[in-house]
Amino acid sequence: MDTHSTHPTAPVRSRSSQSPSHSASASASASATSSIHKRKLTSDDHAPPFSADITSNDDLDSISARAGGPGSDSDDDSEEDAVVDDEEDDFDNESMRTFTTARLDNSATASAAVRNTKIKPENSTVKVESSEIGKDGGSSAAAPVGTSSVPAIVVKEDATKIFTENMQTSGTYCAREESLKREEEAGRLKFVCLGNDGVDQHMIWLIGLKNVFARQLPNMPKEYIVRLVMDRSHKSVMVIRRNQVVGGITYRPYVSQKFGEIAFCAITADEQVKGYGTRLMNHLKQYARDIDGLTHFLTYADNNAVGYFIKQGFTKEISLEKDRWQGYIKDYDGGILMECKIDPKLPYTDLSTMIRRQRQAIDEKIRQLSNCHIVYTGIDFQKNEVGIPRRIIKVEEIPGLKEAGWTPDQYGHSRFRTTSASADRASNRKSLTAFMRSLLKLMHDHPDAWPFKEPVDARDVPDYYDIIKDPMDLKTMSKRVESEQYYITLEMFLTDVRTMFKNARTYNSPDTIYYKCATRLESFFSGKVQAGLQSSSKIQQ
Ligand SMILES: CC(=O)SCCNC(=O)CCNC(=O)[C@H](O)C(C)(C)COP(=O)(O)OP(=O)(O)OC[C@H]1O[C@@H](n2cnc3c(N)ncnc32)[C@H](O)[C@@H]1OP(=O)(O)O
Repeated sequence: MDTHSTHPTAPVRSRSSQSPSHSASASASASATSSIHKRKLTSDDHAPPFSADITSNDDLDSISARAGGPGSDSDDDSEEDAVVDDEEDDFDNESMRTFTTARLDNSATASAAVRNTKIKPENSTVKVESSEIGKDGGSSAAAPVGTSSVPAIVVKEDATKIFTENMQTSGTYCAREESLKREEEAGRLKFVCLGNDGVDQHMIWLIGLKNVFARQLPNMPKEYIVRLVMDRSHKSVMVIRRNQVVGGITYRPYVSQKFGEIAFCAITADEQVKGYGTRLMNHLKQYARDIDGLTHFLTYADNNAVGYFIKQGFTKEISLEKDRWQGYIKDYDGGILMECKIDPKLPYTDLSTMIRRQRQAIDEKIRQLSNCHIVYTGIDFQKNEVGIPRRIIKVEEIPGLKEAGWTPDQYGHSRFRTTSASADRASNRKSLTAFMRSLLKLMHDHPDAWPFKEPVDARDVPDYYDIIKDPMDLKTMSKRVESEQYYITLEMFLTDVRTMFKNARTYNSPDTIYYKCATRLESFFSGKVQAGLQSSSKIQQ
């Protein structure tokens, strides 16, 4: 039947159609708040009755208990033991009544003793249980995901040893995945995949997940969320931390069609963008491939979550043949149909190891082909008080330069060059020095030069060097010019001049004499530089 009729007003991702043939077993034939199709408990099939309104957005703590309510404390076959109808997989409100505080305790044993309810240990391994699920619902599994019984490509740890130690550190993706994997291994985090199997702890988690969905998907009718999360054709992969549900994905495996439909996906607000969503999706893919035998996922992604799905390998192009999925999945208004192929081999829950090893292999290959990984000792580049190197180093003496393929004829990066190819470096340097010397003299003789002739004395201006971190003055520049070693390009000299004027305008306000001198002298200097460059046929900038 068309279950859309129960939620005609859902504004976004509302269900607008569903295949009657494939939904019949899965869908509740009435809303979660209705009460039909009850049956008596059998010894193996005890769905806990609840007293809470599970369609509300309350936390688990607020789920009220109806201690002593009908059926709550006995496992007799009375009519009050309302549970789920096996044949129709119906889920109804009655089946969720009298969820006692005993169940909310973590006291599984006590709860089991009181209710004779089937309790599974939290850390049970992945185990496909006998199907309680509809014909396409796959197996009813209540399973921590990624445990040993899930087949996966296991990469031997020894393999890392073939690689050298100087490896690139992980990218963000790997770092997040690895950190969450460590949390899992330490038992602080777990990923489980389960459905409505009547196990107390599982029901608590499913309700926790329902609450996350209800908050994170506000446009989705709460009744609809409840119905699908609790529907026995659906499964949910959840992240659990300190026994609290951090988030999860509810999906329906269409086993015969080998694809799954993701109905809901959300992470609780304060844990988003920390990698949980990615790890969750990786667990889901591994589980769906290895346990359900699926090859694809389809989902109607909310517009604002499309980016997340793209990062998880989903595309808007649907390659899955239409006859495999059309009529099976639900249409949602305001969502974009997206598909993800599940790789048959990828170790989804250990992608970070795979990526790290691929990186190492590439790094290893680069080392074989180049020597760029060799780190040479640094050069002694001590300078005196005006910044002139104490020891002149020839370019060709720089360690590693020749080894990297440098040759002396590549020494042509200076912006101060002679036009004549035959002019040697010494004469070029001489011309440059003469030009800079003449510019300095012109500035020095200018009436506005007086504030710039000497370095600023910190005794006169105590806070000057707190504000000006790169001081400059005409005397320092003169020493640099006369060393004939410092300014190897005209640009270096011009940079120092610009710094000197910029400092004056940074420290002093525009109405001060210093600021005005800087502006006038700079204007004068610029004119002289232009004139000098134009008159010199040998000098190019
Ligand atoms: C079928 C549906 O249910 S559609 C509705 C999807 N759910 C929602 O929109 C509910 C609100 N959002 C959420 O619950 C979460 O943000 C989720 C489930 C979408 C993502 O879970 P997170 O734990 O935040 O994802 P995770 O931290 O692994 O992020 C993975 C990457 O996706 C990006 N990302 C996460 N959410 C979004 C988003 N809404 N849009 C675009 N990019 C996103 C992250 O920035 C990150 O990128 P990076 O790897 O480049 O750093």
